[in-house]
Amino acid sequence: MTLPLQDTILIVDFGSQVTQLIARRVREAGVYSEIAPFTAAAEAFERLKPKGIILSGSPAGVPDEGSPRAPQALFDAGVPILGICYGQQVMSHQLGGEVRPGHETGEGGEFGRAFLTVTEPCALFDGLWEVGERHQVWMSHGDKVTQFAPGFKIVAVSDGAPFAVIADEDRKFYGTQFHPEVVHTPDGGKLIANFVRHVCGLAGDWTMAEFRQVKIAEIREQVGDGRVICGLSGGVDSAVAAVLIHEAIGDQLTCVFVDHGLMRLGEAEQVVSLFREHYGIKLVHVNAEDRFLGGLAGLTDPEKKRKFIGGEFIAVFEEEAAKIGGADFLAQGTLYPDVIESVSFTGGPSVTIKSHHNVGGLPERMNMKLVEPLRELFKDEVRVLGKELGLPDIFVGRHPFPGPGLAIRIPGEVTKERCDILRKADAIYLEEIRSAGLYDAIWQAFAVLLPVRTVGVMGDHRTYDSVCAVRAVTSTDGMTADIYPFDAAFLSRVATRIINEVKGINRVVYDYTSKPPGTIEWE
Ligand SMILES: Nc1ncnc2c1ncn2[C@@H]1O[C@H](COP(=O)(O)OP(=O)(O)OP(=O)(O)O)[C@@H](O)[C@H]1O
Ligand SMILES: O=c1[nH]c(=O)c2[nH+]cn([C@@H]3O[C@H](COP(=O)(O)O)[C@@H](O)[C@H]3O)c2[nH]1
Ligand SMILES: NC(=O)CC[C@H](N)C(=O)O
Ligand SMILES: [Mg+2]
Repeated sequence: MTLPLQDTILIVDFGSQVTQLIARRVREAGVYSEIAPFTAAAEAFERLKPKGIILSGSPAGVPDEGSPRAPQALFDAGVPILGICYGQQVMSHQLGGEVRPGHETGEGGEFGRAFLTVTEPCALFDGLWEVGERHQVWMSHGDKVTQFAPGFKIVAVSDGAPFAVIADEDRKFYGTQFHPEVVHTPDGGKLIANFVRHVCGLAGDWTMAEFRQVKIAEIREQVGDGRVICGLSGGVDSAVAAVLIHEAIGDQLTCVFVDHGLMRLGEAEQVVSLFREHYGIKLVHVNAEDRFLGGLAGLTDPEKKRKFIGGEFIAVFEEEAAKIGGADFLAQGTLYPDVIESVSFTGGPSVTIKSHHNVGGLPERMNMKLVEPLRELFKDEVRVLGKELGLPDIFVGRHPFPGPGLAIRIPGEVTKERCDILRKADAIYLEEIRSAGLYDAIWQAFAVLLPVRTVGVMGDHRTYDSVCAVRAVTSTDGMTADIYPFDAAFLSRVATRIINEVKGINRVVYDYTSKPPGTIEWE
């Protein structure tokens, strides 16, 4: 059960890829929302008593047999409704209009960027779009509404969709053929804000503080008096999840920090002291350097290294759970992009580029249920929640760091000696980035130690040492990335310091590869 909230929007999910983005835009407008699959929408409506309803898109087609419908009660409740794409189509169909499949109209669909023209004023457009203006939107549909339902009128048209936006101002029902929730509809967020605030009359004063309270109530409800273990890496996601869960269930939570010897300089101490001393969270610090480095000896293939590390993580978690008498739940800092990505990881049509470490194999092996309070959030929202929970900036703003740690930044064989060299170079690089005030402008920055030695001359002596590559990228979700354009003076300062201060490195290069074609990590 969630806390009763006065001002809620119900989002009815018909299976769109981007339903969570609708929720995100509603949150950005300062309004709380809950997503319910269409099959559970009637029950959610009763429970939440929402002030507005948004119907999502869908891979299904309204004319297809057995395709989803919204519960009729939603249309009879006197609550404003915004139907997006399939949502528009299904609303039109259920209220007496007509939707025809693309193959029947013979006009094909619209996929991607489109332009619409505003033909009539509409409450959705207030303060934003004027009659006669053209605006960019993002479309993704094959079917289209060919006859709107009684009471509606057309308020915007596009070349491929004469019903680009329809409105019934009396009932406050609106339908858009385009997707306002995606960033490629530049004014989309404002349109959604207009709907939830202006049309539904909500104040827009919802905050992460309330999200925190709702999640705490949910965690208590789910966990009861069970025991939870949480892998704590010091990364933002698991740190925020751990602090939130601890607030909910206190000592029923045990965190396990696996120090695999592949952490950055001083990182292990920092993580352990923050969580033990400042939060009083039960934390098991497993010093597993020997077993990880032992197992990595002789391994050079990137996937073999990753698989070994993933397996070893699971083994450590199993051992630690057994030591505390077993655990009923495994907590993870899974975010929404992880949820989407894992769809293609498991059985989807896409190829595996690399096996990202996660502890997903664990729950089945150990018969545990998952606690994932951040599942619907995006990274920047997790950072806001972290601040709300009082986590210090050094954790909240931290660049992502991969589970396999330095092992995937040392192409070839990983040894303690090479880890130590890399740790020093990486610390200098990040120190320079911080003192130049660039840390927050960069998504992720790190050094890589190459298995290549080159000749140099230092103090009239010949050197024959390793090459270090430095990398920095900007990104919003890690799925695509661009290089950070440092100025030359900055890079030469970094190169000079690393070569002068780190024994074992005599050459520094800058990685100028975007993603794609590169990946962010080197392995
Ligand atoms: N050294 C570690 N010890 C314990 N658990 C770990 C460790 N490294 C990773 N994990 C677990 O694997 C999960 C996935 O790691 P991931 O790097 O995606 O998230 P994160 O470390 O919490 O945040 P960030 O993405 O900011 O680094 C973590 O949430 C954590 O539960
Ligand atoms: O928890 C993680 N376990 C992993 O195995 C892993 N591999 C890559 N990454 C991080 O994911 C983002 C995208 O990385 P790539 O472009 O290298 O695939 C970047 O932020 C990477 O640092 C990982 N995170
Ligand atoms: N994105 C959507 O909601 C698409 C709806 C429907 N499948 C169509 O092609 O028109
Ligand atoms: Mg991490």
